[in-house]
Amino acid sequence: MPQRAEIRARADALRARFEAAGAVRVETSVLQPAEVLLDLYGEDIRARAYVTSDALRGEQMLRPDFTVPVVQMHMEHGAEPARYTYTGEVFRRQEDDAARPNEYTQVGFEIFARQAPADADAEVFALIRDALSPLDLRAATGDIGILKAAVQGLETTEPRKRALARHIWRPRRFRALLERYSGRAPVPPSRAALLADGDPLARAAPLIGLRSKAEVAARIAALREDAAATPISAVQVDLIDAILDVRETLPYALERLRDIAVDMPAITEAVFCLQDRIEALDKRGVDVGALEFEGSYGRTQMEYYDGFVFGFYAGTRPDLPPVATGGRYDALTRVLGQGREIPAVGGVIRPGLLLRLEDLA
Ligand SMILES: N[C@@H](Cc1c[nH]c[nH+]1)C(=O)O
Repeated sequence: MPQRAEIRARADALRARFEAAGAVRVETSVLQPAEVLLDLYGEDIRARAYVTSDALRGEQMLRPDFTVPVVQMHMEHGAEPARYTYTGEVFRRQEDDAARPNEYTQVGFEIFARQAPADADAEVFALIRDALSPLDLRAATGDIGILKAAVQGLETTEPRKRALARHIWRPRRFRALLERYSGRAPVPPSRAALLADGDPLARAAPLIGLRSKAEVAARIAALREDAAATPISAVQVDLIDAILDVRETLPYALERLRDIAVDMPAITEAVFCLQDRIEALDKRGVDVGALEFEGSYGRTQMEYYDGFVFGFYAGTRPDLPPVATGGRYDALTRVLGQGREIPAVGGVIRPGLLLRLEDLA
């Protein structure tokens, strides 16, 4: 196992590479306000963050990543366009695998720019790829923007679209909802009984929970409305599946997605973005003909991603976490921007893992 000093030295060297690409060094506090920020990461990180309380500042967490605090800092007082780099420890509780560290160093690079998003995607990817060579890592890419557009384009009610969009990051729940909304899976018996009862509140037990009677009634009304909705058609479910099943090198994936877009025009714009990104990657010397694209890639990562997503993996050690990951998070800047927003993309490298793999090589 590499020593801390060694990891720090490598982190500094990687950060210097990002500085050479025009990034400004930034620092963020280790303790971050959990109440405001934790939701932005999604359920996986929510379950894994170390949260503690402070009498004056409320709930605090050990930073689970840098992107959210860096976005917050940029939206408060950053000039445009901007590029940042940082290094330091992040903290994530491990529950299943004791071999995985709960504290590790990241070195990151983030670009905030209104112009040429495809080129910014390609620049981040190429910079990280170069920093990882000569290790022979497998790169995976995907595009959450295509999935989001596909869900948005479904012919169904807004609440159903919202529920599916929220569960893009929980593949099993997403699947179950899709089955239910398309009528392929039956309504659960308890739900059916509730809906069959003309006035379930009249016979309900005394209210002892946190919800008021009005809230419970509103929820029942929403469930009734949902039960009356027209099922999502089998054709549309098949199209979603076709997107999730894409697993090809980039040019073939693009071709496949273009075909799907003929029947699902809602993804057309997102597919054009992919095409622009492929061209930008090619211009930066990335061998796009060999680069994999997976329709469902990124669904177990940070929930703030809404476009390009990527990761680099040790092909011979699938048990190890990715050595680098990143993606585009335009909407996150809106959430933290108090009325302002700016397209943004970035990624991180784990220098500790990089050193470990170099030792093994
Ligand atoms: N912050 C992300 C990586 C990232 C940086 N920028 C964009 N994505 C992580 O820790 O996984």
